[in-house]
Amino acid sequence: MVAGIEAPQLPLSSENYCIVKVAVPVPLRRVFDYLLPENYPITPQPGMRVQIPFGRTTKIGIIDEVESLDHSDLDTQLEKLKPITQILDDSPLITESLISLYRWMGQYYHAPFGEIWQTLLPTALLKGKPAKLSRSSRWTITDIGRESLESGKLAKSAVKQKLILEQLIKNPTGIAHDKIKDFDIPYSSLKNLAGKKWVSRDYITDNDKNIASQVNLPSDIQLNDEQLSAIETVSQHLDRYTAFLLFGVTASGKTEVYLRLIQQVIEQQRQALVLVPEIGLTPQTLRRFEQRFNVSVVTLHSGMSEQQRLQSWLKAKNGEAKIIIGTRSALFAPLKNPGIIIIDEEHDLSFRQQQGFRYSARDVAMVRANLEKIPVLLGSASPSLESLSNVSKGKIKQIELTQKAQNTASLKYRVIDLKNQPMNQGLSADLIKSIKQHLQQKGQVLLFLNRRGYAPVLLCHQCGWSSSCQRCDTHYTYHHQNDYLQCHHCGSSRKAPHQCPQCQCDQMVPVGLGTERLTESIKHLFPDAKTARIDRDTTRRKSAMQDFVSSVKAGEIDILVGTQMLAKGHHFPDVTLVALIDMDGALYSADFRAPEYAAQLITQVSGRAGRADKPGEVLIQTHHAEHSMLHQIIHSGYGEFANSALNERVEAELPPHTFLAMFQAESPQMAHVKYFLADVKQILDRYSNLKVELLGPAPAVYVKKAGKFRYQLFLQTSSRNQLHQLLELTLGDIEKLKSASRVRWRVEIDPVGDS
Ligand SMILES: Nc1ncnc2c1ncn2[C@@H]1O[C@H](COP(=O)(O)OP(=O)(O)OP(=O)(O)O)[C@@H](O)[C@H]1O
Ligand SMILES: [Zn+2]
Repeated sequence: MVAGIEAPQLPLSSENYCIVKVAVPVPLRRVFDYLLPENYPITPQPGMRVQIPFGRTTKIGIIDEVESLDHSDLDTQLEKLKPITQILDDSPLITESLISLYRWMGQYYHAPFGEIWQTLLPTALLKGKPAKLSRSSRWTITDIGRESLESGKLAKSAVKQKLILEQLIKNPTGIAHDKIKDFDIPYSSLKNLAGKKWVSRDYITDNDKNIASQVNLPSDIQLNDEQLSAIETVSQHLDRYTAFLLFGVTASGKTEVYLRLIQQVIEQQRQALVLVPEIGLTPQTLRRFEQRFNVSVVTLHSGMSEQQRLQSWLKAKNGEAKIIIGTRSALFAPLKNPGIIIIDEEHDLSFRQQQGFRYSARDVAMVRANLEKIPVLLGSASPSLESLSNVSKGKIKQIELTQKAQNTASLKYRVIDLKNQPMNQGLSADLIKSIKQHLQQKGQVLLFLNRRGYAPVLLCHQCGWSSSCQRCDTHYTYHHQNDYLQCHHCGSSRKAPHQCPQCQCDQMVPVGLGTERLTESIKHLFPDAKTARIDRDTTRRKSAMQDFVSSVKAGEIDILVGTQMLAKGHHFPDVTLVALIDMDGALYSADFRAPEYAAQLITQVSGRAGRADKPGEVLIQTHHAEHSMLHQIIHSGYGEFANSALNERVEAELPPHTFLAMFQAESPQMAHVKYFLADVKQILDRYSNLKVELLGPAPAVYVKKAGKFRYQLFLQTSSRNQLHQLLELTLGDIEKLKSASRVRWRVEIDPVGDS
């Protein structure tokens, strides 16, 4: 259903009209003009949705601008332009500062306006659903219900009803209606009880929660001097824009600093927006926020239904939600009374959108905070070189936390040089010995391997045939448990062959090591230890990660094998040994950012050891034990590494010292891609007076993906202005290129990685 008021039938006469410029969800960097009679009952404003005829269909678009008709040319315009079908909102969906942000993003990213809106607004609104908050409700037990249960009036067979009543007694403030299913309570039993008046359902707004004390301060935490000074510094800037980098070693209590600042923001009746890399992976963080504050905390992430997201979004907009926690796109939540933006693990790649409209949530957050006149706080133990470079340029103020909050013992690192070492299923004798020792001392062990599946290749022992994805020119990964092959680039999969498709022999051998195989060897080597594996394959179920985290904390797991999912902000107090099984691939890669990513990964993974009172040890297995990055991280810390890496980027004239943009084109026909980028280059070359260097076109790192060939043309410059000028001057012509219609292409600003 679509909300709104039907536009009156337009008699195309001399009546007064205005022109409404509409952003439409199509991949074009332009808006479309429509007519609206001036006596339409709703005054059109930027940020309202409209229904419009578009080609042979109707679409929902967003008003970008409103202009009056050019009266010198009235007739042609009335003839050429179509009227808007209806306006769907009676006020703009987003605040003025977000409209300004939208305009800034259009200019900075040179992206199609419709695509930007698709990122800005919840899907439900893009589909035309009304921007209406549905009231939430809570179930509580009534006095009658309590008495009836106590006096044994409930039939013995009513097991479910008994469970409900017991749960409601355990939760004296009631259970939210949308949480009922988490308790495994069938709705029919609940309705039965309501019929008997044993339970009741009350409708509430989140404002009802903002009563009495808003904070539950933990009694066991005495902030240390560094934390106090960090809080003090930021809180002096709560009334204006300032960007901060909280560079705090792992387990230094950064989250505690966020919580205290948010407390101040809430006390000022304002809202805090917190971005985290992946909520599903860090259920603990979310719970810490919910437990600390008795105010409405809402989440925004892709694991939620469209309606749930819309509800959170609307509560942010009307000010009911005091804390909004979400992933990347939560950055665009409208805020009635913005107070602070916090980005936890700011180095994390998930803050970069890699599909559709490509933006960096970290960069856009700084612009948004500036528009809202509030501080933005970026936190990490391994900050991005971009942010550290901004610190040295004076754009970001750095605050440091140098000590762990609970454990003053420093981590003991050891690099295990694998050269010429006998290996047992990917494990050196040294590592096996250490695992034994830590298990004996009742420490938990965490083994990190960034490759899921059983083995990266399945090979025929007789003829050498290997399993590869035809669509990507890469090997299929072998997954043993369900016996299939999967391409980790395009996602395609098939049953694993038991006979070689080429020579028909039955000697298929898995080559290389993935988490599934590593887990198998660990179980074999340590049969008495309880081993668990955490990767995308074992955490598909919604609460899986939460269950793993709980079992680790409860000491039900001795050895944890996992991918980078393990690196993300977990607090496991009993982990004493962390081992990085294979760092070779991460040290050598075609991406100039590879050393930075590897250093961040080592810092984060290592940071899972020795967080509470037990000392921690970190073992790194590699064939490149002499690698300078490893030595810097181990002996001087991430900061030292970052300094020298930044110097290298200056010498190599790479970001963040310079700025990059990229044209990428793809097509099943390699020639089409090459023709198009050659044409692009020719157009860009017309402006050789601008100081922008062109590099390429060259194949992408993975030149073939999902059946398409991908090539790239890079634009490098030390002047952002000149780069934007060049794009401004040329994109119109590039869009009109004949060769452009035969490929899929995009321009990307500050591109990251290969996607
Ligand atoms: N001043 C303090 N005294 C005692 N414990 C503290 C203090 N500050 C924080 N903690 C506790 O130390 C643990 C680690 O803190 P926290 O998770 O905030 O660190 P972090 O810097 O966010 O870690 P990471 O970057 O690794 O995610 C938590 O259990 C937290 O409650
Ligand atoms: Zn593939």
